[in-house]
Amino acid sequence: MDAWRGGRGRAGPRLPAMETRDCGYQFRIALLGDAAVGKTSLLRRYVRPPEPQAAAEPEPTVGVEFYSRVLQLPAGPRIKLQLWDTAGHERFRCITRSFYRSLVGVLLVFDVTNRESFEHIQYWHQEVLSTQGPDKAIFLLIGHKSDLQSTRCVSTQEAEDLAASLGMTFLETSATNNCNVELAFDVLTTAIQQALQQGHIRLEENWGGVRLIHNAPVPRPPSRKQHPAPCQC
Ligand SMILES: Nc1nc2c(ncn2[C@@H]2O[C@H](COP(=O)(O)OP(=O)(O)OP(=O)(O)O)[C@@H](O)[C@H]2O)c(=O)[nH]1
Repeated sequence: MDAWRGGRGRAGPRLPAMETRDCGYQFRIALLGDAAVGKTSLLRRYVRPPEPQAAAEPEPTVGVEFYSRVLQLPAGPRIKLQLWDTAGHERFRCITRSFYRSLVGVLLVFDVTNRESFEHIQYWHQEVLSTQGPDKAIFLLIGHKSDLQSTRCVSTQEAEDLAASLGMTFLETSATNNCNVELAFDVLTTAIQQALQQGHIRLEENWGGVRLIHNAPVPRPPSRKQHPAPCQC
């Protein structure tokens, strides 16, 4: 699926094709984490407009599913985010693993009510590092389902400590309450953009993590010479 801001498809009426061509960069970002931590729900909440009726329960992801959205950073270029929703289930691991190499951003997602999913975060982090090598992707740790306070079993402090030890930022999100969903993607995109500006991440020809999207030439307004004003005399 390819959803844009406003939840329309590529040719949808809310985002004319011109806007895509205005983008400066494309960043490839994936959500990784155990099965059922809420990756699909978080991503759908980000790329789709709020639905009037309760959204259907997501099916477990099979392999990898694709979404996208265009983001305008304040005082920065327009960025097309190519968003990959990966299956958390072990049986899809060899499929999902083959995508890690071409990522520039990763949301490592655990469920705050599922201790095991938190304990597996280092495994997911290592999975990407062992494929890419260090310093290639920017990570953000996400404690998801923050609306379920009464059943949570991972504290904010523990998660912040883990994030600090892995050199990343931590945020809590909820797809149900739409809490910090926009913020999570803004924080990750801004960090990638800064790393790019500072030269910590580089554009590479054979790497899909970051792509430059050339701007379309802007049509010039007709000049006065070509269209003189009508004679007033
Ligand atoms: N309370 C609550 N439940 C959520 C939230 N996000 C997702 N869920 C529920 O968690 C369950 C799993 O959600 P998914 O989005 O399918 O999880 P996933 O990580 O994509 O799962 P896989 O595709 O199997 O890897 C579903 O029943 C969702 O409705 C949230 O923010 N709060």
